[in-house]
Amino acid sequence: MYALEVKLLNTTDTPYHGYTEQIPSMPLFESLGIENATTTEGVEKITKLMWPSGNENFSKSVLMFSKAVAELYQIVMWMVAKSYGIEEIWGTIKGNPLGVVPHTDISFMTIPHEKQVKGLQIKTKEGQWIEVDPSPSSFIVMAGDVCMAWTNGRIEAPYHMVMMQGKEERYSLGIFTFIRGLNIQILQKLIDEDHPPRFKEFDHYKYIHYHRYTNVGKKSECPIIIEAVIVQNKDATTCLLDHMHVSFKFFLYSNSIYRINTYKLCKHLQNKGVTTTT
Ligand SMILES: O=C(O)CCC(=O)C(=O)O
Ligand SMILES: [Fe+2]
Repeated sequence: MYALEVKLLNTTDTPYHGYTEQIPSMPLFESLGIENATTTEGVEKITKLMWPSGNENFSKSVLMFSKAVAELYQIVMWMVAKSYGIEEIWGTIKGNPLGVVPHTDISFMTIPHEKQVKGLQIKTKEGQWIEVDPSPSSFIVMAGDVCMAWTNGRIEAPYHMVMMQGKEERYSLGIFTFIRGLNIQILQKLIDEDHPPRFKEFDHYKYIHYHRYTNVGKKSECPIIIEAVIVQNKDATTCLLDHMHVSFKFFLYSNSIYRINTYKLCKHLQNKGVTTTT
């Protein structure tokens, strides 16, 4: 095995997942871990440590092996589920390539980021759907419903959706910002004779509940209510940033036959009296 100095460089946040040195009670043992071993990045991290100029052969073999064994793991998990009579929670979702239905975000702003597998599409003002090309070095910044209300509709929240094109799993992530502890009011500067107020004052978090838990909110594509008049005269801009809360989300889109159908699993658990968060 490689020199200790090199192995020690394989650090991870999780104990035992990186390099574990010999310990007096087990002097025969030492281990070198690869986190995220079914991904190219995970494997490359360790390859680069040991061979700074790369070692394609090693990376390829490790990746092939870990993917094959991970498949075996999924088959075993499926067998376990079947033996407990919960196999209905596994299975493909066939036929529909739609990953996320067209919607605007209920955030103030969203910064999504997709990696390798594309799928995000954004609707232009002209009504055309354009596909976003994933890039490791650029970000898309999208206004959410709340930014639209704050700017009296000047900055529009764009419709977007996710369409899956192939069989590959798609991972994406996003930062969503929300305003807590301050009602959203239209910027006074953006109200005049030509631009009468289009949104009433509202609380962002109540708006999220409205979106999630009311039938109107759930069915609406963009549930911001356009009608009422601003009541107060105060300009809330200055403190908006102080009230900004950031939420981070990871997404997985997968159609693997060994994938757990979490919707069915939650229903199954709810029937058994387990409280779930949906
Ligand atoms: O997965 C993506 O790229 C976007 C997801 C999305 O639009 C959302 O969660 O609001
Ligand atoms: Fe979205």
